[in-house]
Amino acid sequence: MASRTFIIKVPATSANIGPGFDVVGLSLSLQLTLTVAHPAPSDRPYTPPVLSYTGEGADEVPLDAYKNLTTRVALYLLRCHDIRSFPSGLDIHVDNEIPFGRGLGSSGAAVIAGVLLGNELGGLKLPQARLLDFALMVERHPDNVTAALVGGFVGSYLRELDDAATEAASVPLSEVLPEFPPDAGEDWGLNPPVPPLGIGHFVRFGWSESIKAVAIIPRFELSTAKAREVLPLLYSRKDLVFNLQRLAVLTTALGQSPPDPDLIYEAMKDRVHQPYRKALIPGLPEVTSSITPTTHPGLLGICLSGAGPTILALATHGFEAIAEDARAIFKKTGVEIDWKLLTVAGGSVVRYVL
Ligand SMILES: Nc1ncnc2c1ncn2[C@@H]1O[C@H](COP(=O)(O)OP(=O)(O)O)[C@@H](O)[C@H]1O
Ligand SMILES: N[C@@H](CCOP(=O)(O)O)C(=O)O
Repeated sequence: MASRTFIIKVPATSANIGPGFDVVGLSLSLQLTLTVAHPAPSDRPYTPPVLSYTGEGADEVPLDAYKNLTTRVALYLLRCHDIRSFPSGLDIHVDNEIPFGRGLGSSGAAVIAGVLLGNELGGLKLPQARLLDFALMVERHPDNVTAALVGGFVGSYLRELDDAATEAASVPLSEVLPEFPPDAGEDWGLNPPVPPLGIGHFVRFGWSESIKAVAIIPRFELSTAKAREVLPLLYSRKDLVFNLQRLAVLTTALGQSPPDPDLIYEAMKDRVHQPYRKALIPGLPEVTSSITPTTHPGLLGICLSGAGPTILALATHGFEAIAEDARAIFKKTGVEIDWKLLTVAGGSVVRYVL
């Protein structure tokens, strides 16, 4: 086999879009890019992967392939296919535009990049549905990873698994993704848990070309795990019906041309996650309630992006006024923001350059 160089590109995502908690995701035009040089096999001694990293998160991301999320996921895929280590002499450069811990799917993108990396390194040729199964063993909510893999505005659900498959899918993450290489001659311990078949299923909704996304990004990180801890385990029927009614309307309304601001603004309201997360994001209720289609022509709807703290405003025009007024509201609570005008992106791609 000759040496090869390939590029993996994975988009950022915004999950939930208001009422679709753990269900809907939207791929956005910020990219995680891996450039992978895979040398031809040789008789030289084994060398572990060399990782380099530029862009968002460069000062905090581990460059050890056994600690980095993307390469650990790739190794998980390889091990599930009886390939026990990375190929020798691998060189991986990562360039990342997706800020960490802001609700723009950085971890989902890293997981999808890992799944695609493992698939290429092992020559596994797994179909998209199987790649999604592996991603769902690591990131347990399907909204980000599905949108990052397939692209667009997507809704997904997890199949109800039988008892054996539930057990296989409930293995602790530390077991799926062990951090350290075994000592020479030692095994990893248990075989890695192979995902049950067909865990995740999705459908792509229509998306009106005129709709753009203003990402209002506070300058602080909020881990998704922390923002999930504040959510209740049980909800009232009233709140559940409130969200279901809006989600059913929203998934079609965002595909209509021209989009209807009155319909969409109300349809992007939520009672399942945002009310509980406001304590973690000073300014959230003020921004979502005071920026409306009446005060800001062009605005369609506004919500928390994923687990936050980013706020996502969907709009056809008037982007700067929306972002600058959100900036002023956040500033009163002592929070500085950056903002970006984003479009809806395609899904992940793998391209060979040599
Ligand atoms: N490109 C990447 N490579 C390695 N790890 C990453 C990458 N992107 C994100 N991560 C990991 O995921 C964490 C953020 O995940 P999370 O709390 O779910 O927030 P987000 O909303 O950005 O997905 C980071 O702190 C980092 O540990
Ligand atoms: N549905 C999840 C989505 C988390 O998205 P992220 O981009 O913040 O990781 C949630 O709301 O917890």
